[in-house]
Order: sequence, then C-alpha cells, then structure tokens
Amino acid sequence: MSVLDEIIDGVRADLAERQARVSLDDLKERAAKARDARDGVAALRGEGVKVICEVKRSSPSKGALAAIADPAALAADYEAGGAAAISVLTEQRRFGGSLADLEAVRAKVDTAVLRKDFIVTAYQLWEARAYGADLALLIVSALDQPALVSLVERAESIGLTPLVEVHDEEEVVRAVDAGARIIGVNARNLKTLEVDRDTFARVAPEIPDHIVKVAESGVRGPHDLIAYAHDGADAVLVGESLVTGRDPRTAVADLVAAGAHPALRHGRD
Ligand SMILES: O=P(O)(O)OC[C@@H](O)[C@@H](O)c1c[nH]c2ccccc12
Repeated sequence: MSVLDEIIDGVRADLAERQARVSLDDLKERAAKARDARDGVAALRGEGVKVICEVKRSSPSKGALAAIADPAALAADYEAGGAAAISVLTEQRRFGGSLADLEAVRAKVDTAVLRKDFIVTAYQLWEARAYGADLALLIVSALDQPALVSLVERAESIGLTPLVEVHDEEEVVRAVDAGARIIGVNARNLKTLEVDRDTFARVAPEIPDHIVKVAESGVRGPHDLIAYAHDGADAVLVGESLVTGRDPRTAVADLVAAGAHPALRHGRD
C-alpha cells in the first residue's frame, strides 16, 4: 500500500466520525451563512508570480515541522508579506491540521483560503465551504475519473474553486477533461514522497494556456520561485520553508518581490 493509500484510509476513518456527528444538512446550513467565496482564479492571476503560503505543522516525509500554536497569526504574517492565497492543511493524522485551523485562518485574513486535504467526497467540499474556504484541493491520483469529474463540478456549483493536483502528463489530461481551471503540479510524488523539482518543467507544457499553473512543493526561497516562473508557473505553493523559517512575513515578501521582477513577464494577463 502506498503512503497516499494509507493517508486516505485514515482520512476516510476520520471523515466517517465527522459524518456521524454532523449531518450534511447542518453543513449546508452553515455553508449558507458563510461569506461568499472569493474567486480563486482571479486571486492567482495577474501581474507577477503569485505566492500561496501554507499552514502546515507536520508532514509524512519530515514529521514535525513547526508547532504553530496560532495558525491565524501565521496566516496574518503571510498576508502582510503579500500572499495571494493561504493554504490550510486540515488533515489531522499526518499533517496535524483541522477544520478549526481553517476556521481560525478564515476569520483572520481577507486573502483567498485553500482547504488542503485529501478530498474524496462531496461532504468534504461542503465542509470546506462551511468553514470558509474559497478553494479546495482535489488530487487526481487519489480519485478515479468519474469521482474527479463530479467533485470538480460540485466544487464549482457551491462556489469553491478547485485546485486540481497532478504529478505527470496523464494526470494533466484527466484534470483538463474534468474541467480544471487551476492545475497544480506537485513536485512531491505522494506515493514515494520524493521531491523532483524538474517535474513542473516536464509537465507544465501539457497544460493549456488558459489554465492557471501552480508549481507545488520544494520552494526553498526566491531562486526556486524564479526557476518555476521561467518554466511557466503563474503561482507557487510554499509550505515547509515558511513554517520552519524564522520570519515568515519577510520570507513571503522576498518571494513576492522575486516574482514581481519584470524579467519574469511572459505574456501573463
Ligand atoms: O512544504 P513544501 O515542500 O513547500 O510543499 C507545500 C505543498 O506543495 C505540499 O504541502 C503539498 C502539495 N500537495 C499536497 C497534497 C497533500 C498534502 C500536502 C501537499
């Protein structure tokens, strides 16, 4: 069984508990009271390379990264540094996250917020909306094609923008067929947990121009952002280097400044 399969088994067990506690109707009621979702595509388009900053306490590859006692304060630092969106890991067992983290971050920032989890059912999309997310991650390799298609459609229909994650060229075809408007190429293979920073350069040319391209994982600082931008990234998603660094606000500002350099303009709108 791959790491991804193990993670998803745990996610399904935790999900079953929440579903037993909170009905779908209750979630929908809560979602109806949430502020309208921000447009995820608009948040990641425009001048310069956008920076999505992640709130992540631990990871299956590295174990504990940072305690993050106050995820909202960290998110506020990210926002002050110029983050275009904040990604909140809500998976509990391996990443140490929760819906409470999502809710706290949402209450604190105006920036678009992404629910980062292993989403396998529409119930989790409703949770994302109920706790204030604007975007939700959908991982192609975790879903069969009919499930991917229906989750993309459901996300859009409840106002969430799906960020559809791929690792190779075949998954790009599946993401495009499913109607993705934002595709993230994850340099970390979720089956082996290895990072290969060349993945984006290999896979991105297969993504049609009208789709927003996000380079995920492995950004240690401005030089990695610049490399991803040269290969066509509209945005980068950064976690570990921000949560383990000393000054997240300045680290984000440095990334944003690097991404705003005129030399990186390549026909973005
Ligand atoms: O911490 P990093 O290497 O900067 O990576 C962030 C993000 O890309 C990574 O957390 C991630 C990308 N896709 C995922 C899917 C599930 C969990 C985590 C992820």
